[in-house]
Amino acid sequence: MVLGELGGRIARAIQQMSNATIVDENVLNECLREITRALLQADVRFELVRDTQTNIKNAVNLDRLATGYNKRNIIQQAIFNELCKMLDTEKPSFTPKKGKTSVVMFVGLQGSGKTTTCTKYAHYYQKKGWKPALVCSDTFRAGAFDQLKQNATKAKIPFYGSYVESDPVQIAIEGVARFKEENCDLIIVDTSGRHKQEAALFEEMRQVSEATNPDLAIFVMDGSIGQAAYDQAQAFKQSVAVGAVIVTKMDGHAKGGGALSAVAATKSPLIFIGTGEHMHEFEVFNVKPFVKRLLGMGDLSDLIDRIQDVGPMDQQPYHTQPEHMQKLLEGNFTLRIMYEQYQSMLKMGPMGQCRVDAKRPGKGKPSKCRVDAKRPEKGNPSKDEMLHELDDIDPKLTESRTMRIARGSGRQVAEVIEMLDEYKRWANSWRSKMKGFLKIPKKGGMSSLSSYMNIQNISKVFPPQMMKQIGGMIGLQNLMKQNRLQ
Ligand SMILES: Nc1nc2c(ncn2[C@@H]2O[C@H](COP(=O)(O)OP(=O)(O)OP(=O)(O)O)[C@@H](O)[C@H]2O)c(=O)[nH]1
Repeated sequence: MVLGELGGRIARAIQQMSNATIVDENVLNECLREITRALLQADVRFELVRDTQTNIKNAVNLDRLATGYNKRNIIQQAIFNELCKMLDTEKPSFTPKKGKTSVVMFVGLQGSGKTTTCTKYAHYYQKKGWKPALVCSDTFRAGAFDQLKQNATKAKIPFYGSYVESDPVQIAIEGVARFKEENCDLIIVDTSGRHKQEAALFEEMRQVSEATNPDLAIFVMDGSIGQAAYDQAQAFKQSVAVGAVIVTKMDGHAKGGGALSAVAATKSPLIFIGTGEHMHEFEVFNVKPFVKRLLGMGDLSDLIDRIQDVGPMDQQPYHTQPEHMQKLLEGNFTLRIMYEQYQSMLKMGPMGQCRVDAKRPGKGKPSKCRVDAKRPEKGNPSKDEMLHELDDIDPKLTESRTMRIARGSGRQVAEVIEMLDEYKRWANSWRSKMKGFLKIPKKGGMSSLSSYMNIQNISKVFPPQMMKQIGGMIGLQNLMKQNRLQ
């Protein structure tokens, strides 16, 4: 059973319980039975399911609830808490520190996605301004080094490996030493895949671990292996000090239960999930937002968290902060958001510059590309000069203020005026796109068809990457509901 299906079944069970006229022991038991069935079919270990069921019953205790208590909410909350508890080890994983060398070793079954995930992990930190490096100590699988080399080259990440050395321990030692010398702050060691019966390979993995003394060993598991994950995870845990788990292939027919079981077996936190074969298909895992999404309860804080994963904290786009995101969704476009769009355009390189320029309102011609992309450096006053106006929904500059900004930023007055005209075009275009999408629902709410069309249209306005972070159409719908915009 895929994860979405598991979430859907649990959500339906909760809904049915909520629809009952009176919530009594029978209704609660039926709800719990359905949740149990869904979890077992998703391949969650029986013991885990049994404990969950008992804990929910203990937490609710209908007999002791005085009248006046909202039993539905209490049950819902108890179910939510228990699902979170399943995935939450309450033990934070080791977090590497930027600028200080950390060694992270990846272990896991054959084909679980270690090599792919190593590069995704390196790329994730590289985007945040780290200096990661990859070491291929997988001498077992022919082609493993070539695969890592290819991925690393594509992501412009330094790598180390050997076609001639057959001792993985030796390669790991040399690679780690080399990258320590080069002051890399995140050295990632990929190891060969192994199965719990392969004692020799387990011994080899232990030796690599002993020789490199990693700060963190990450167990990578394929989300589709279901219950088998429990035994495998335990076998790995017994040989090396697994400190975190990454579950891959959550995009496919992943049995959600595997993820839950692996977390329970290693008692190590799940830190990322792989959601596809490509580099960017990799998400930070946070328990509460994940369970909320699973149950169709996405919220704005989840969205913000997920967008914030994209870049370094100190370079976080302002518009991803709750109040600004809210403004954006309501059709208000500020100067600060425009400023950030330009900044990210510059960071994206020529491709991105052209892409964003093509979206500029009223300026579709590609020939304008170069000039416009350079605008923040050449034409626009610096951000600091305009602090007061940056977050105004409709900034109006007096003549003297315009002159002061021009003087302070070393620009021509005409450039400041041109920038404001540019801003107005952006703002008008955004407003007209969002207008009509966000109609206040009439009494009784919108029809489901018009509501669907609305979400469809809004989804077109958001860049695909942002839509993905929101959790697609369903995520957007939940977000709008949560913020009473639908
Ligand atoms: N759909 C999907 N495929 C993935 C994901 N992660 C990895 N893969 C694919 O899974 C396959 C195996 O991935 P590898 O990275 O080679 O696995 P490995 O664990 O290094 O393999 P061994 O070295 O043989 O143990 C490849 O085809 C990857 O593209 C994911 O999150 N989603």
